[in-house]
Amino acid sequence: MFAIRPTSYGGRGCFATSEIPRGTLVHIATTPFTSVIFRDFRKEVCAYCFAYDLGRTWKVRLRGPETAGLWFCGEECRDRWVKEEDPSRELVPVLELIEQAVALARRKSQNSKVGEYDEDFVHEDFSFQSDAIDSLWKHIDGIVISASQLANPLRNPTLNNRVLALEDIEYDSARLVAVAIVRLYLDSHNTSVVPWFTWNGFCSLESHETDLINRLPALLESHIRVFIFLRAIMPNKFQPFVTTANVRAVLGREAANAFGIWQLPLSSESECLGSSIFPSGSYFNHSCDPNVMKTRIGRQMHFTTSRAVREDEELCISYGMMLTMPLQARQDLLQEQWYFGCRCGRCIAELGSEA
Ligand SMILES: C[S@@+](CC[C@H](N)C(=O)[O-])C[C@H]1O[C@@H](n2cnc3c(N)ncnc32)[C@H](O)[C@@H]1O
Repeated sequence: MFAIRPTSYGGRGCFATSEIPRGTLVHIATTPFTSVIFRDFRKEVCAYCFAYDLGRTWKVRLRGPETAGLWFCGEECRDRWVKEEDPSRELVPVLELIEQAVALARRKSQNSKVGEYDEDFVHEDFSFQSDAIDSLWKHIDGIVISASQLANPLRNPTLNNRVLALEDIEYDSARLVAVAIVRLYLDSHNTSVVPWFTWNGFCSLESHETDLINRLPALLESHIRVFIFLRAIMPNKFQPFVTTANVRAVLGREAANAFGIWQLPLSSESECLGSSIFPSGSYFNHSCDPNVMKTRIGRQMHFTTSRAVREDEELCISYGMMLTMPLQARQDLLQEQWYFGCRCGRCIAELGSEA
């Protein structure tokens, strides 16, 4: 129904290959390549269908001793998660290790601040051009370190507590990256569970690492902590994939391509419960006059035409709730949160009429 082709203004986009009537479901992104429920909400959001019932804690956990920081709204969702997300049982042990690390760090840090990190990686002269960010990561590559040098922090938390003690938001990033690394490992063994996914395809999505770090410079140190944490706790077979390049690839692409997991029904009061990346849904560009509506149905993203579309017309969604705002407010919001100056037809026309 559509093909991915270059646009004249913003990388690739999705173009109708024939006329498409209004109300047509043009794409379903079925399985997130990676997702995370934010720590504050993890007991209240079903890990499979993302159901949230105004703060009610879900009761269903995984069978067996490893609960992996996952809660489910019912047994059916639990069983579907296991079958669809982790058929090879590689993911649960990794998520469980993260939860063990959190628990250890919390116990050890009762008398000190969680997330305290005494090494000052970021020199005040850093200008945060992308080459400065590259060279800092290269430095980290040089000093860090095989997993064995980190002396197994789960067995030796006194020695390595600072490696385990992260902020909640960093544990969320660690889970997001860990899922991606397990997927990458499975992909390299030809057992991928994500349709449309190849690591190269994922890496061809845009990254906004430099923009993100410039907006929130402390995130650079944070990303480095996430990398060291994963280097320290992930089992040996995954270690070849726990590289600075891969961690940066995931976190940079999250900044450009993530779909927030919003409380439904969507309103201006909805909470953002988590973050997900659907590579197959990431080729839709933004328009302030969109012709496609994205809707989350459980854990899937559905893309449906909101009006009739001509052959060769670009299919665009709206990235956020800004369509009723004036031109400058929309431009500012898209620049601040999505890091691009919008060049959709509506903005170009309104810019032209202002000139
Ligand atoms: C989720 S990606 C969409 C796919 C992307 N065009 C690609 O080739 O990978 C979002 C990025 O596409 C570009 N983009 C999307 N909508 C745009 C718009 N209305 N104006 C300018 N650039 C846009 C921006 O670079 C943005 O960071």
